[in-house]
Amino acid sequence: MSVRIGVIGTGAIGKEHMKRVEQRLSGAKITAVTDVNPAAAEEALHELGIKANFYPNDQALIDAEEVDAIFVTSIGPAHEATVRKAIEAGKYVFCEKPLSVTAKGCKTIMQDEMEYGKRIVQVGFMRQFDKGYEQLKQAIDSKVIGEPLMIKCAHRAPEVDAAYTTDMAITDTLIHEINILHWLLADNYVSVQVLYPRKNKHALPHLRDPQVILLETESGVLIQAEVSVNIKYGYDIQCEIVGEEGIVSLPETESLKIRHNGKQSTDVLQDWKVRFQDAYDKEIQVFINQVAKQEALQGPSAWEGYVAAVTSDACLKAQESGQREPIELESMPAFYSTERKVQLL
Ligand SMILES: NC(=O)c1ccc[n+]([C@@H]2O[C@H](COP(=O)([O-])OP(=O)(O)OC[C@H]3O[C@@H](n4cnc5c(N)ncnc54)[C@H](O)[C@@H]3O)[C@@H](O)[C@H]2O)c1
Ligand SMILES: O[C@H]1[C@H](O)[C@@H](O)[C@H](O)[C@@H](O)[C@H]1O
Repeated sequence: MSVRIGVIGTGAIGKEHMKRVEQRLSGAKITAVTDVNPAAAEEALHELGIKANFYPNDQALIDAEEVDAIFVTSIGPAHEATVRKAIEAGKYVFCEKPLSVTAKGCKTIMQDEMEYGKRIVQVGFMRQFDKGYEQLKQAIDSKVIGEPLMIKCAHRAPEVDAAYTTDMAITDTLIHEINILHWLLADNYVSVQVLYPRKNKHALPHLRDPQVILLETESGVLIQAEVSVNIKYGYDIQCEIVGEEGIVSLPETESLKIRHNGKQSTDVLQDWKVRFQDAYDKEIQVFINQVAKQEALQGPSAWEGYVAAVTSDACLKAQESGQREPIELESMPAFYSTERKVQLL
């Protein structure tokens, strides 16, 4: 069976996911789209050469007979209501991060999904499908460096648009580190502090950039995460884990090494779409495969969406207070406790 997908929100990542389903992945096709801006949907279909029906709103698309599964790729604040409608209709849903902009919203979604009785929600934490992070996970789990003690990581982008605000450094950007480090360590966060180094002159007046986020986990691992979104040289994701007996680092992205004019150089990527293309492909292919078999999903869960939301709430508080803020998670419902596989494909 070819999984028939309806896309809600046809902006930057909506279009990327439509393209990968139609041009690179197997087992699915895009049959329906909606967007609060119908022109965006029309443009996406035209640009990608896809024939799909336009629906006036999320509910109409979710209810359509020709839709087996939903992609929620609208803006963050719209996710919660749409995901709940999809669960209500019993349709599988892949939701981009954030699952909800509040921890309370994530809890409501978990409640709905547990009442439904099967995991049908997957959250777009694609780094769990990135080869480099999979290798880091295997290294940590094998204890080759002993127990992890400290992590230093960076999330850098060359520029952001004027709509990007100080809080988005957490909710839009750091959210990926929050999820992936929790997944790597399998260790809950207990506190966070946010520091602001000297401001980058390229940052607009309303934006505090860069930011340094200090997270601590239950077992005492200390994490120093840098978010820099005006750093000009490129889109660069770094992660170094210091253990008791060694260090393991996220591999650099593949690039030709050139020696020329007395210099040696490699390229730095400029764009998240390129940096994580394989990971996005994999997360969506995993989703499609499991929907086709009508299985309980195994990709990043609503629980992980909740953990990220609780943590980002505390980070936002720490941005304001300058103090170390506690992070308090509720215990994980047994429904979400099935062991995750590193390799899902
Ligand atoms: N996983 C990742 O790496 C990654 C990358 C980019 C974006 N995202 C996430 O994906 C989401 C979309 O981001 P984007 O960059 O594509 O944004 P965007 O602004 O380019 O696109 C969002 C689209 O959703 C539409 N929209 C807004 N409200 C809607 C609603 N209620 N119903 C239907 N459509 C609606 C807008 O008109 C727009 O076309 C965000 O939550 C973002 O955080 C994730
Ligand atoms: O900081 C950006 C991230 O690196 C991307 O992966 C996207 O999530 C995007 O929405 C963020 O603004």
